[in-house]
Amino acid sequence: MTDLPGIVITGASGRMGRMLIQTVLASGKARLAGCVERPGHAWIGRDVGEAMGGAPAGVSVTDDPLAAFARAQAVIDFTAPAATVEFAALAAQARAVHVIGTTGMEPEHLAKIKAAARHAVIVRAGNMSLGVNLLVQLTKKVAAALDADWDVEVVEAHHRMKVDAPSGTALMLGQAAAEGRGVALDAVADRGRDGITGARSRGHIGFSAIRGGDIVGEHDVIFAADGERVILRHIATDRAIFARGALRAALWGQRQKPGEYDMIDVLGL
Ligand SMILES: NC(=O)C1=CN([C@@H]2O[C@H](COP(=O)(O)OP(=O)(O)OC[C@H]3O[C@@H](n4cnc5c(N)ncnc54)[C@H](OP(=O)(O)O)[C@@H]3O)[C@@H](O)[C@H]2O)C=CC1
Ligand SMILES: O=C(O)C1=N[C@H](C(=O)O)C[C@H](O)C1
Repeated sequence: MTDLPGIVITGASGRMGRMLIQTVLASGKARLAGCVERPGHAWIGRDVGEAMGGAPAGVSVTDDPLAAFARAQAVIDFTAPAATVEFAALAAQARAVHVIGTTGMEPEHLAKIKAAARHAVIVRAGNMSLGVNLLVQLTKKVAAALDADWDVEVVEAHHRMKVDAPSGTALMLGQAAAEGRGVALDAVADRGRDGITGARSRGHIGFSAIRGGDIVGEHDVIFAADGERVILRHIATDRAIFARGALRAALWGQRQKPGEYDMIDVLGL
């Protein structure tokens, strides 16, 4: 046992779960305090390092999140909306910082997370990378500088296993464009065009999603006017960027008061 903050990883066997475990183990800034999977999962009771096919990590995978959270200072959670809502209540009970990367949240999930943030620090972002959060700020600035003669389209591409669309990042970028323009995203979002859609509505923000292969995550914000286009782009080639951001958020959260924060707060952008 060291004085380093203890971190629990939920969804340990997932694409991000594995990346987060490797990132925490290699960081020298935190210790792996627990790994959670759902009851009945093949990894329950196994050493997580061995379950991942490597050396023992000295941490067994558990299906008891509250017991794991109670022994830790932070929980990093990239799972699914229903699970994340449950983890938010348990992390608040354990007074652990909850870093949420899960996307695909509906308003009822967000309301429960907001309630949990009355008692604990929650850092939530649809994308934890430095590059995307910089792109969010750039998008807001460009949208504020250009009027509605410039049509805004957000195009995203992800791997074939992704279950939600538009991506959390695309929604962050759309929200930034809407804020730059001083409009509510819900009032202007065009999600999923198909068939005889009619001409594009002036001032609307469109979303398109590509799914295929092993694409880690690619996002374009297109500002299209008559005769010219401005395109802001981020390409992720390695999930380590999300894991590094999440660990940074978990450490930053140790010094904050209860409330809901995002990566713009963590990075000071
Ligand atoms: N904010 C960011 O920077 C990023 C966010 N993401 C988001 O993170 C989430 C996960 O992505 P990814 O790792 O690719 O997905 P995976 O499907 O690979 O992993 C999800 C993991 O969560 C587990 N899980 C789901 N429900 C529960 C539960 N009730 N209890 C315990 N574990 C549970 C799954 O287990 P099981 O297989 O048994 O269902 C699985 O191990 C997605 O919402 C994705 O969009 C991804 C990358 C970056
Ligand atoms: O599911 C993914 O993989 C990713 N999800 C996040 C999103 O929905 O934007 C972040 C990243 O693009 C990868």
